[in-house]
Amino acid sequence: MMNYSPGPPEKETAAHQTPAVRAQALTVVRGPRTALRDLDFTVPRGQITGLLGPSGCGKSTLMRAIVGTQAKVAGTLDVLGSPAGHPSLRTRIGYVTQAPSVYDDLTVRQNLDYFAAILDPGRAAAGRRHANVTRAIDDVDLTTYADALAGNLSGGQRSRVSLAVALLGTPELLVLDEPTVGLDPVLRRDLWNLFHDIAAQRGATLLISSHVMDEAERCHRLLLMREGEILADDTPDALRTRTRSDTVEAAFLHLVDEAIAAGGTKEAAR
Ligand SMILES: Nc1ncnc2c1ncn2[C@@H]1O[C@H](COP(=O)(O)OP(=O)(O)OP(=O)(O)O)[C@@H](O)[C@H]1O
Repeated sequence: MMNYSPGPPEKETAAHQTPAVRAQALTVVRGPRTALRDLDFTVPRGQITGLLGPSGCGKSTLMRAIVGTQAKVAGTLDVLGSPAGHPSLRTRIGYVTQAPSVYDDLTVRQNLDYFAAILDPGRAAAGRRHANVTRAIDDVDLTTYADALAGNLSGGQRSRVSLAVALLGTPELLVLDEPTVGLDPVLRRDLWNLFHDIAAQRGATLLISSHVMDEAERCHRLLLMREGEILADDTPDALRTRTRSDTVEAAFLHLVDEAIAAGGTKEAAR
């Protein structure tokens, strides 16, 4: 059971006084396992925070908790000033899962039209919907595929349709679960440029998971995870300096070794 903070969702005036995400003693149990153990962290607004760690360390579980789709969440988890899962957050968060959620028998534009109609219904909004759909398709560089059936696209192109859906409502917080998996280096670079544009131009907060450590260098901040715990919460520069490492990957390995030597991951982060 979640210990929700008391009181109503934040007022607009308080919007930038709170972090995008604030977790205290956050614990999630999945089946027989404790997938997240007693996490304390904040995600600052307007920046890209990378969530990195090996397969199975709990990245997707943490993202699911933040967007409010994860059961058995204990502790405190506030998102944009409201308890995670609060109905007022639905239109303020964009979430892209690892499995692209697109309709194969619709074109790219029809997929976006469908979700746009849910987000912004009514005949009066038709012009705005059309403009938002065209912009979102352009954002993910799929304009030349707008009339192609989603079922005929490559895996990477389908992932970008999902991302375009998440961009439709101009969300304040974008939660992207491994958005660059399976993409070629050029597309990966283009998508990271897009993520930086979204943060800089719209002031949006992005939480992006990856298990590819070279992507860590592209983030403003990092949450490094291992076995359901947070090993480090810092900037890439500070992590490299603190561990006297050349890369974030080397810093991560250094912290893992420290954690093993100390008999637990929490000690290493201090
Ligand atoms: N549906 C589920 N039921 C029970 N346990 C699960 C379920 N999904 C994941 N888990 C467990 O929760 C833990 C965290 O999994 P999670 O998917 O969050 O990791 P991840 O870091 O996102 O991994 P990956 O990078 O491979 O996607 C793992 O031990 C996993 O086995």
